[in-house]
Amino acid sequence: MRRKIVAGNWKMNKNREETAQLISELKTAIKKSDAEVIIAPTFVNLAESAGKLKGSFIQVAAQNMHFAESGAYTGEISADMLKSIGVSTVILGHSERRAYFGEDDSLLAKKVDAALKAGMRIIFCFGEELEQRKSGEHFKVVESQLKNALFHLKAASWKHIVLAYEPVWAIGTGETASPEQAQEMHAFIRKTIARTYSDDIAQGVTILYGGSVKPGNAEEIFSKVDVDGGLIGGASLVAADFAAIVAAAR
Ligand SMILES: O=C[C@H](O)COP(=O)(O)O
Repeated sequence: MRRKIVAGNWKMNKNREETAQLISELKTAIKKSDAEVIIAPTFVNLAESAGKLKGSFIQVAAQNMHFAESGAYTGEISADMLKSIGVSTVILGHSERRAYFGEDDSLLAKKVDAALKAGMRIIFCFGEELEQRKSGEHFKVVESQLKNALFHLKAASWKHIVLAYEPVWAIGTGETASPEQAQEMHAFIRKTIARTYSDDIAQGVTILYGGSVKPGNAEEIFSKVDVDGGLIGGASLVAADFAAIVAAAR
């Protein structure tokens, strides 16, 4: 049985004070959870957030990292730096990183390898754009994103991978994939992994849905058999909304 995960990706939101405020609200609003709960504040607030959440069941993740161990990469952050502040989960491949920072599958494969080498867990994001769905290419696109960034991995590495299917057309748009569309794609992802690896690995991997998940639609989306929780953007910035989404993940 896969345990659900609800992860809040704060993106480039909340300064230091606001971060502290939201964390304190979350601690009050989420007293218990069947699901694993993760938040991903910005880099500058990660260490302090991890400190504030010490002893809490709410965990902290990074939104990105570089593939190199160290060196002349101005403005970048390594896996070792994250681990040194107690952060051992990283989001990779978010569509905003792909679209605005030119991250492609081959760069992401390097980041995946670096994170695994450092012993980190990865929340790996992927998903098709609107035009690709309209033209019926969405399954092909998703399969190639997985193949290019992840299918070189050894079977044993998959226990460190969480997948997050995020159709780009549903991110921050208010337009959600229907629960049926999410289920259909998640089942396809599992089938693709089973074909490439094994049924065991396919059944074991946690697959989150992301894209305009809100308190009002979370329960129905999470009730689908292959949907194991969500990666939440906008609604993770409001404690009451995030708490309601966490409560919907059973
Ligand atoms: O990482 C989260 C996703 O981009 C979803 O964002 P959203 O919930 O604001 O649509």
